[in-house]
Amino acid sequence: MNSEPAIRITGLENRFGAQVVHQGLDLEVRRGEIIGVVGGSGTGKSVLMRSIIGLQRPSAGRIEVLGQVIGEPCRADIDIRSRWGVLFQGGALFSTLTVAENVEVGLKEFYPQMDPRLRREIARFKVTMTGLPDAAAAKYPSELSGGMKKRAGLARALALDPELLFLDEPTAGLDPIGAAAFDHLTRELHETLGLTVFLITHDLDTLHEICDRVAVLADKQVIAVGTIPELLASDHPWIHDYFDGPRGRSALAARYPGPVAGGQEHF
Ligand SMILES: Nc1ncnc2c1ncn2[C@@H]1O[C@H](COP(=O)(O)OP(=O)(O)OP(=O)(O)O)[C@@H](O)[C@H]1O
Repeated sequence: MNSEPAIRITGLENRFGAQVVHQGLDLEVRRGEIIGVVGGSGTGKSVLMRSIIGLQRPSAGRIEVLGQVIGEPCRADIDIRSRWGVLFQGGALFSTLTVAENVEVGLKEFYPQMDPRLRREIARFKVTMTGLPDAAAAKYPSELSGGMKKRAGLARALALDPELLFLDEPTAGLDPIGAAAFDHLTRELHETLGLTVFLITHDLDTLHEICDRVAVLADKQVIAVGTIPELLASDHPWIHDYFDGPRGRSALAARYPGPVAGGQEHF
């Protein structure tokens, strides 16, 4: 197994005019892990993701993804962009295309010579992989529920058999049952496809249920990375309030019923 990290970020800086969003940000994402990225609103989680996938040009720092330095000419035969899939907030589906056609967009871009019948077949397969009924492939985004749109966006993200999956707040706007089902799907796909998953979320249940480690953004940097028990030991005020506040405690209680180690009053 390749022990090189899937993503290595060093000294990242992002600024918009006078506003400094990231400064001296370092992060390593291990191959095969699901890493959750949390932080208060506006701390730069989406900007971080956009920097990693090359949509946001940082003002300083270095980002390496699967061995390729982002922003430098591609060294490999395969375009790095075809090795990751992205589910943007809200799905970002093309409204004038059906679900299947949305999934086909990436296939058309990277494999223009592909037989259209094969492309259609692959798109339908990706749609069913995300738990959508066959009939959903022919529907337009406006005909889908919020949960179905997320799955359609996920199908599109999986179109090119990526090694790395970026999910920006995938359970936002879903009811608790829909959110739990989406978490389950993410974990299942991660296991069966051997994906590395970079997951931005505010959802404490998602963090507890499926993330191997969590990275915390605050003060323009990643201030901590670790398992939730490791983060619970932190005395940083934001981390403490987030994981040990009332909502954090109820997510913890749902996962570990009974007294929590460490002698703290959790319930
Ligand atoms: N293109 C842009 N131009 C100017 N400012 C931007 C741009 N993109 C993001 N920002 C600013 O950068 C900061 C971080 O934004 P970002 O969307 O990454 O936050 P976030 O942590 O993902 O927030 P949330 O949890 O609310 O989604 C915000 O203050 C935002 O206004």
